Amino acid sequence: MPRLAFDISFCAQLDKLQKPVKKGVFDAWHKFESLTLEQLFRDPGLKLEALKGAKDKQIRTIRIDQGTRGAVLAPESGDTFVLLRVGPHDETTSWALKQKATVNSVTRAVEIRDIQTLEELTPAYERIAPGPERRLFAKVSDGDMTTLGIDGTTLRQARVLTSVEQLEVFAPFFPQDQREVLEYLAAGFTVDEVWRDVVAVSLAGADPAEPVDTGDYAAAIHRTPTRIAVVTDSDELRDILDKPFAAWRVFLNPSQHKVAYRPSYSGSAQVTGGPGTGKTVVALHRVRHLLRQLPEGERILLTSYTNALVAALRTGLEALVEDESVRDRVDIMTVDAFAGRVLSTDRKPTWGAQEKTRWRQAAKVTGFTGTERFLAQEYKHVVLAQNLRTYEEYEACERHGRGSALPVSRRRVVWDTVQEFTARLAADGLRSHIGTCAEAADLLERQGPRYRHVVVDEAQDLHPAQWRLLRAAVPEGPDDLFVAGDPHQRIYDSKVSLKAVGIRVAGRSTRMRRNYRSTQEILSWATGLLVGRPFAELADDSRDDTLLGYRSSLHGGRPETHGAADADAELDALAERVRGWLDAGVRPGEIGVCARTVSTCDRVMERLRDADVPVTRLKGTATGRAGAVSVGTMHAFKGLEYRCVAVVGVCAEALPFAKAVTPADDDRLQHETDLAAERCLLFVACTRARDGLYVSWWGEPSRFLVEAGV
Ligand SMILES: Nc1ncnc2c1ncn2[C@@H]1O[C@H](COP(=O)(O)OP(=O)(O)OP(=O)(O)O)[C@@H](O)[C@H]1O
Repeated sequence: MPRLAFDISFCAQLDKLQKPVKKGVFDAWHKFESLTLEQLFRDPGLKLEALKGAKDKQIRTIRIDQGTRGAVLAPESGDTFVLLRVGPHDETTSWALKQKATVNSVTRAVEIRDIQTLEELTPAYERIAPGPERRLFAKVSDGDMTTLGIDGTTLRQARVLTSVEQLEVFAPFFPQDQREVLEYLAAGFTVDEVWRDVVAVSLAGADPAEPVDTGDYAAAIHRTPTRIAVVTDSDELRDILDKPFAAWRVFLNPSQHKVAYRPSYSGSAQVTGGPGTGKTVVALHRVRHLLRQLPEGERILLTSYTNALVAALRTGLEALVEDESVRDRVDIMTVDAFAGRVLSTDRKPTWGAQEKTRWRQAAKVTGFTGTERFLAQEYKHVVLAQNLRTYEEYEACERHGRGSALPVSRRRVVWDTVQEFTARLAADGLRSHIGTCAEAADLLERQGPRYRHVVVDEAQDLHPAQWRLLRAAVPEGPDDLFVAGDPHQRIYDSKVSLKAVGIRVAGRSTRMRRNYRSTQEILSWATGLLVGRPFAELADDSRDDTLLGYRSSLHGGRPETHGAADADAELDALAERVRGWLDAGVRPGEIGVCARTVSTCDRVMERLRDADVPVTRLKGTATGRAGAVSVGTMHAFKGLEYRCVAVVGVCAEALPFAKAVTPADDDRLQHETDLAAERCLLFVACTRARDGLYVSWWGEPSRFLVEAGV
């Protein structure tokens, strides 16, 4: 029976397709399910046409609706067809004419390449290339290339390249598996590493020695599960068309799949990677996997840092695990909420300004003469971080990471002030966030664990007391903790390594390198903000993490920057930019505008409202509304994503935000940590953008932009 399968590049178009086009795709799929091969080729509505002048006669087009065509792989053998992409008639036809399908002789997967563009590009680059020894892949032998699945045509084309930048030009046209191999080699990975991390993963257990029939497309299509979805059920297809997230349950890339669906880890496991590498998606799939084997009566905790992230995890899990009774076995909440639940306390959490006043009051009682900021940091980064219980412990402790001198003679008064502060909080029915976690950890350490597995997303910002709580929440053993995070996105001032809190992930740690969210242009620009700065690993802070090999295969325009003369002019330009996106067909809900401060967000809301742009404020658990542009602080944007993002108010005095940075004279180390967090904040904000990024300021630009050479 004929069948229409779906290529991942079609799925990537899904959230931009209009309803009638989606309906056309559904109807076409239905025809493939119900007609014979002969009827299909004759069907006047479908017009499964061969194209005159096509580079590959297996690539045809079908009619989707009036004016819209689909490019289809119609293999000469077998009866499974693949919808590659849809679009306006002429555009799709001219794309289809240039493509060629082949079966990779090593991975056995179907690959599509833009052979015409590659053939046009290659001679031009060959003419300007230096001698063979100075080219990009000079150190990799032809034999090794063949072992990794690079075929003769790609080899000739790859051999002309002299730089990673040139590879980026060719990359979108290369066959997919081969492109990935070349990108890893170009990023400095050895042939053995590429075999292990890329090719062997795609082989998914198949024997590489087994001969491959590169003419057998029917078999190859089924061996390309990470790029081609064979959908047999109309409800499943409706799901994919209606909820683009559903597409990602069909296609995890091999390295994501390997991490998420590994039957079991012998202990805690970790996945790291730059923004948009799919860490959250992998964490959600891991929960799905763990649910399938969860013993009766046991539960899973899925947790993250903020309420908005927890709301996003909840929605993600709903899309992935349909059965509500199964989902109910997962508690999804912030670590702070979990701590509150463990203590089942009525005490209310305190907030920044309130704590400041309370530190001042406590200091008055004890006669401490330093600043409230010093006290708050000493409590958080020394007393709670090291879990110090007595003055003797505090007196003897090493104040790791603190850059302010504190003679032993002054420790007594600091300790007494901390005691005064905590006693007064308790007496007034209040609690500090991290203090609650420390108390809850103590309680759980006495009472015993509550979960079979704990899965943590955005792990980079958790404090040691929060880790102690999570550690105590689950018994040590196989699959106890699964941790996803990125040290480059640390935007709160907790700096902790998993090793230091007794969570060992050595040998069970994977770094993701492919970004699925942003275009390469956005990624390179944003990564430039961090270049040359060390970032301690999540697992072990004596080693540095790296963005080596971090890349995207999506392409688009370069980010736009705009410096205005004053604040009003900056907002006018923003309104114009947002209007431009809307006029170009971007839906309001696909646009996010963020700023460092709440007051700038307020002004943005007002200005966009004046321009008749529907707006909604991101706060607490709200992650936006379909019909309105989301406006929020950079902190609120953590973990979210939008098709187009404007980051505004990136001015010298707003970023770094003076109030958030400890003066170097008070504490040199804390000053550096705070500055790094402010820089990461800008990086996090910019990497929320998928297709379009706009960054603006008024007056002097932020030093972070200047240092990145913007
Ligand atoms: N294999 C894949 N194919 C296509 N898209 C994917 C794939 N994996 C993830 N994505 C998409 O990429 C985007 C980023 O994924 P996700 O939010 O999980 O990344 P992340 O690493 O957690 O990002 P961040 O650290 O920036 O919050 C999402 O839109 C997700 O649906």
